[in-house]
Amino acid sequence: MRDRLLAAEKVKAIDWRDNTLYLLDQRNLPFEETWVACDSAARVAEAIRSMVVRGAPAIGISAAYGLVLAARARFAAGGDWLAALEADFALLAESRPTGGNLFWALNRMRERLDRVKDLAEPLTALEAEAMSIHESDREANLTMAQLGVDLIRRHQGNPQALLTHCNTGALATGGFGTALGVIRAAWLEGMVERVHVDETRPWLQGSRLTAWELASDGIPVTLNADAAAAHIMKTKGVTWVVVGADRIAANGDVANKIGTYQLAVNAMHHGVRFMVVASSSTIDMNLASGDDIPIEERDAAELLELAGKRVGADVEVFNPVFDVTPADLIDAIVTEKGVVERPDAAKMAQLMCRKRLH
Ligand SMILES: CSC[C@H]1O[C@H](OP(=O)(O)O)[C@H](O)[C@@H]1O
Repeated sequence: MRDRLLAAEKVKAIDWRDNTLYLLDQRNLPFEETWVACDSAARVAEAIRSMVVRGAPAIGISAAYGLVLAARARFAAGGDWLAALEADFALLAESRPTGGNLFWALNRMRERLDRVKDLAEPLTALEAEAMSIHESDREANLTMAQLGVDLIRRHQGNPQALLTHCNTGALATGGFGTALGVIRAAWLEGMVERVHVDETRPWLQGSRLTAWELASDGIPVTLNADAAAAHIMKTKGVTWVVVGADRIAANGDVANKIGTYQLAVNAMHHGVRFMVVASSSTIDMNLASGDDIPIEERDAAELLELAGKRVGADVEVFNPVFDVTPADLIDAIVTEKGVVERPDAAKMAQLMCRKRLH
């Protein structure tokens, strides 16, 4: 299956070449494919904050390359470049607060920096670390796709109707996708009849990004309003809800795009299985439960406007862009280290002791 998945890789959101980070500007998709060239940590941090690039794994990978850009600039400037680099670490770390991969990637870069900082030429090693973070995410996607397909195959007859939320594909990761990687793999295995995609208000990652990715693959996709998801679970024979994650706490609680929690409640009510797909770099064992995960709130304009046109009345707005799904509503968490069914703190701790499967 791995070769078929590799052959199916098409879209990529991140391109590192000639000491520049090129990011596919996801604000303009699906109608325009434009790229933003980032030559500094500040530019990468702004690209993350403004959602040129989004998706927890893609954010982590971009931040790693942003740190490489910063180290090159600080090292070239001379003096105490390590002290100066702390400002760049901080700038990248504060670009978005919820996704765990961002902090995991910056920690990986800091650990490598500590090992190479006294070399005459430490920059090559830092670049290699960022590229390793990128490639390992791509590999994790392939492993999770295979594990997720095996899970779906074990539970129901095929073909099946699946439902997903937000975007967890090539645009959100370093490669094939997390939840969307499982969905793509299941399609390649002839196990999918249709994929229902929530439009995912207010930023429309579903209607603009996931629908575009799936249609590009020739996968039968039906777009729906977020509010229609429960009705679809009730009437359209959905067997699995398959979603990604931005941060997973030590007890298996999952922070993901706003609307995920209500999907899980409705899935439980309708007997639909609920799968979360995320690499272990999304799991933050320092957070005891989902109550400890910071939830990003974004500008009111993202709710009050559509394509720059005002669509809402002039009232107070509350715009949290993530919510937390408790572990007891989740049937399985699929990672590159393996699958945790009916997650709890003990099972998550056991998972994190495992090595990667591939
Ligand atoms: C591969 S998981 C991507 C994850 O990120 C999305 O959030 P955003 O588009 O705001 O970065 C969403 O929560 C997805 O599940």
